Amino acid sequence: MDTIQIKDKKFTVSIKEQDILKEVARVANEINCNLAGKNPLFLSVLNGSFMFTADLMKRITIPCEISFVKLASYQGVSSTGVIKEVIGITEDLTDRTVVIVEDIVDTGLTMQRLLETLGTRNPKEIHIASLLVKPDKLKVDLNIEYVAMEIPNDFIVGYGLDYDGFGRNYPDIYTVVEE
Ligand SMILES: O=P(O)(O)OC[C@H]1O[C@H](OP(=O)(O)OP(=O)(O)O)[C@H](O)[C@@H]1O
Ligand SMILES: Nc1nc2[nH]cnc2c(=O)[nH]1
Repeated sequence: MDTIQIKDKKFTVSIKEQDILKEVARVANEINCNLAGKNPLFLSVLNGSFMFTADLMKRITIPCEISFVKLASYQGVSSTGVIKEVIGITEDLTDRTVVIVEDIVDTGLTMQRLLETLGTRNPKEIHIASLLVKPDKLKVDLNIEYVAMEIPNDFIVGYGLDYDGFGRNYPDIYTVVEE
């Protein structure tokens, strides 16, 4: 399927699953090397990161834990700039090596909020792993150490990412077709 329709928008395939998985494997290898011996706690940010998290974690070979947090700032196709509360942190982060696992960093405001919130819980270190980054949209300075792919500003769906709740189930990534 090279083009799909979701509600009022057409999307065309832009990154195939096998290309995504190649980059996910590379990121997993980097984490396996860099965080060996640190028993990292991976914190996956729902909903969008569920597919990336699953594929990444299957390739993490060092002892680790995984948990999930949730927040939302995005509606439709543009950032509202409204950052909601982080919910679901049940673990003690004291002296832990934490890896935030996100599907996409766009403006970076969500990530900034996460870093602020997690930072108050005395972790030893916090690292960021994001499937996608839109470098031209970033509004804040972030050290995103583990990035699978950098992409242009266009709105995308698939591989966990949605348009109005739909499209998360596609294994490939699709870019909106402006009409
Ligand atoms: O860098 P930003 O401009 O802050 O945008 C990035 C955030 O937007 C998406 O979440 P969304 O709120 O759409 O929730 P979802 O993961 O449930 O789709 C994505 O998962 C990031 O958390
Ligand atoms: N689905 C989706 N969510 C986003 N959140 C920030 N950027 C995007 C995007 O391009 N697509």
